Amino acid sequence: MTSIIETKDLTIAFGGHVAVDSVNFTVPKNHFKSIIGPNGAGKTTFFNLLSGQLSPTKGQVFLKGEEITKLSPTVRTRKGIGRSFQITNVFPNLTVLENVRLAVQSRAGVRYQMLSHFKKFTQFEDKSHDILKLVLLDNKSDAIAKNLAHGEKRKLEIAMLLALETEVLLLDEPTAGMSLEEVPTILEVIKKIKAEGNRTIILIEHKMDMIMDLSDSVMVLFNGKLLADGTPEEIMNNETVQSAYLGGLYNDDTAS
Ligand SMILES: Nc1ncnc2c1ncn2[C@@H]1O[C@H](COP(=O)(O)OP(=O)(O)OP(=O)(O)O)[C@@H](O)[C@H]1O
Repeated sequence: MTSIIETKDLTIAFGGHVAVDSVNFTVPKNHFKSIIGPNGAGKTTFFNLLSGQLSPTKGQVFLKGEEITKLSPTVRTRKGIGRSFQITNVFPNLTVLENVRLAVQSRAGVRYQMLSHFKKFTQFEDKSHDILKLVLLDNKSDAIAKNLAHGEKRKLEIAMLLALETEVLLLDEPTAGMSLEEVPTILEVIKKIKAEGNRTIILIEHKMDMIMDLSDSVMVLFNGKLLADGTPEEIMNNETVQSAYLGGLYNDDTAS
């Protein structure tokens, strides 16, 4: 199986603290991998190393066999690694549709000519509507972004990430801070993206039931180290994971 994303001996230390410790990780194309681990295990730091927000102390990152360890986040996005960020990338006073359309335009490299290219503009709008349908936000296309409910904002973030058309999607706890009622709809959105079958998805998530159902494989980080990597069933039945981690996970979940 050819990998789309791979790390070798990936390590980062902050002062004396090794937050990600010699992680070897391989994800095949169009695979759905979840990353779990207790608070402080190094999950977000690992994502920052994949997306280029941080440079490793040691080790390498590869995308489709090409080493990308030293490339900037922007270049990595262009090459195919998309990372969702919390609402910071959204223009709060523009509508949902306008925000997604700007992301679509930015991907197409056309920022300033929209009025003189009416046909292109409608293509961008059509594409934006398709994306908004996929994330179940089409009914809010005319809403001002800042007025959205928390769960809707997370959907808008995902929409803007999809607009970048990257092969790899890094989703960092998309259900964080959501009310219990909002979680199933985000879950449905992620299932729909997975069902399209043309993306590799790597998801950090605390909600065990959610990831077990969705994931092709699950990787467990513990104190920065890769503790286990396997199918959801293997991870559930792994005694080391159970004793070292699972109890703590449920505590995390109820705490957040
Ligand atoms: N920029 C930084 N400088 C110093 N220490 C950092 C930095 N970023 C992360 N850390 C430390 O690295 C460790 C791993 O943090 P990280 O946020 O990656 O964990 P996590 O598994 O994502 O946790 P959570 O589930 O709480 O989000 C923590 O001890 C954290 O304090």
